[in-house]
Amino acid sequence: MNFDTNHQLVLASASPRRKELFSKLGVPFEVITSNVEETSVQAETMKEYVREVALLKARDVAKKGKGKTIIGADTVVVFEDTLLHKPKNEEEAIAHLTRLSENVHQVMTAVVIIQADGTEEVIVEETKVYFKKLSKELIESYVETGDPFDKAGGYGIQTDGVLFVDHIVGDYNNVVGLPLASLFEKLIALNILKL
Ligand SMILES: Cc1cn([C@H]2C[C@H](O)[C@@H](COP(=O)(O)OP(=O)(O)OP(=O)(O)O)O2)c(=O)[nH]c1=O
Repeated sequence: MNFDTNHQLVLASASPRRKELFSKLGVPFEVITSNVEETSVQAETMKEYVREVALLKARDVAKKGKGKTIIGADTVVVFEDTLLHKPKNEEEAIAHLTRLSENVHQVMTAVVIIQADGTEEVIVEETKVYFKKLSKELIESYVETGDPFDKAGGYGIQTDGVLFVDHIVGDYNNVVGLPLASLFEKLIALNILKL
């Protein structure tokens, strides 16, 4: 679909998956990426952590895109109150997937909208993902494909990781990195997009 906007929209993300999802709104936008250090963020809860990281990225890009509307996001995978970051090596990827096997985890994505006047809005959306029992052989052959390394939790639900999923509760796109339906709703409510 195509919507109208009189805002200059900036997607503050290097993720090709977010770019593809955001394109579905049919409005022009540019991509400006941030180079902030996510590890510096301190927070008491996972929800607060993902919110703070998304704010950090969006605020950094807002400095480079004055007068524009900035949309930034961050996605985390939470298992038993622990963050499963993008795996740094094969061992870590195998460890993540072994923990997720036959269990439920949460994928949380925070989306930040910073308007030209500096107003900030944040959405944090959660999707529960239930994994099937994964054999050691399946985990190892998946990790060998290299797919886990740019993905929180070490799997992609939009790629071969879909084979691990029994069912989800919540928005599928939230797992991929952008809760598009909630973002759309918010952009309409803020009058940034018009029907
Ligand atoms: C769980 C899961 C995560 N992911 C991805 C979504 C995010 O892109 C990534 C989490 O890392 P993020 O730090 O949220 O995003 P990014 O580094 O890709 O991009 P940027 O910081 O520039 O916005 O993991 C999937 O693609 N599929 C999945 O099933």
